[in-house]
Amino acid sequence: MVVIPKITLNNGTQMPVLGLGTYLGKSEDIYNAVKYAIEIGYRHIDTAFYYQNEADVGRAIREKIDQGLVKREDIFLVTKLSPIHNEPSKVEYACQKSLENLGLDYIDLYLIHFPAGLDYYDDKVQGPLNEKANVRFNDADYVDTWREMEKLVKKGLVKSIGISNFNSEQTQRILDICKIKPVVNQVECHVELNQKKLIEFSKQRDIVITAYCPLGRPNPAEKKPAFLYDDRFIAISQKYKKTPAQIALKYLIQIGAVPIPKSTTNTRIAENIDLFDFELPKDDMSILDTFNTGDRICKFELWANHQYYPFSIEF
Ligand SMILES: NC(=O)C1=CN([C@@H]2O[C@H](COP(=O)(O)OP(=O)(O)OC[C@H]3O[C@@H](n4cnc5c(N)ncnc54)[C@H](OP(=O)(O)O)[C@@H]3O)[C@@H](O)[C@H]2O)C=CC1
Ligand SMILES: O=C1CO[C@H](CO)[C@@H](O)[C@@H]1O
Repeated sequence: MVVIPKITLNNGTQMPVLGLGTYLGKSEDIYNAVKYAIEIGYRHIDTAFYYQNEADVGRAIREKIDQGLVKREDIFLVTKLSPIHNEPSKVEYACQKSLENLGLDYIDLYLIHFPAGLDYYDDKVQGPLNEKANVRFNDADYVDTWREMEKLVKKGLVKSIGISNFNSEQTQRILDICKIKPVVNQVECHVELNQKKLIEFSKQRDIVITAYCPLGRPNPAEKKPAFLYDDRFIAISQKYKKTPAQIALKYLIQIGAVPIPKSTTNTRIAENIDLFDFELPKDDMSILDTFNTGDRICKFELWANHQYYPFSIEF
């Protein structure tokens, strides 16, 4: 079994430096993937109310606890406050819903999924902004949402709180008013969008960057992302007898980010954790740095006119 190193967060909590993503993983597939992942050493699992799979993720975790393979405190479970609940009056309600879905009595890390929110109609009407479903932006200020997130820690419903898809200015606005600092900002981060400026900004403020889409959401039919198929990338992977995906993940860990690759395929779940027996030296890290184009996969374009759209500034 692989033992994943941990990083200490600003509240003293320890978080494994690699997690399992679960977006688009459904029902039995994600239930089986989470069980297998825990069996081989994953301890950090990332889900969200928005993914509609919290119940399957929670069932898998509870089964492994009941079997005695892990204790609850060995698991670092992350879930997120959906944009439809991103307003102060919905925060505790949403957190209780996630706990109910998960079948757990606390969440390790609860993130504001996106700085901008959507009007609430029904828990099932999720957006993205969808005229037919009559979903509209709300104008809640994420700073007010944050104050309610802090109350969840005091109530013992969550151990740590954080943000996701926040830019540096939005992060600073939270830091300027908070009583409890965000421990993590979860953002898109991979070799083509290496986020070095946001990582440095966050490091100076003791906030860890979790890297979503760490593999660039591979699509072999389209040979995407380009870096996984690039000769220089393949040459580096061959040098260390690793796969391009493993090099992509190791690069992120070495620049200080915490990748959360998603897979529901056992061989790939195992491949993505087999990273802790080699180091990339400076010269290869420098080659990998050159792949940074700054292009985003998750542009959230429908939100571009929202006052809290995060991606209009450099970082
Ligand atoms: N906070 C936010 O707004 C967001 C958070 N996230 C979180 O980050 C996680 C990861 O991002 P995600 O968007 O899933 O993208 P990833 O970069 O993790 O790519 C996932 C895709 O890669 C495939 N894959 C996994 N491992 C390998 C491998 N070793 N070689 C080749 N292909 C592989 C998977 O296929 P298969 O499953 O078939 O193996 C899946 O199709 C999400 O699942 C979610 O938990 C993601 C986006 C936004
Ligand atoms: O977490 C998420 C998964 O990716 C989606 C985009 O494809 C995002 O909308 C969402 O925030």
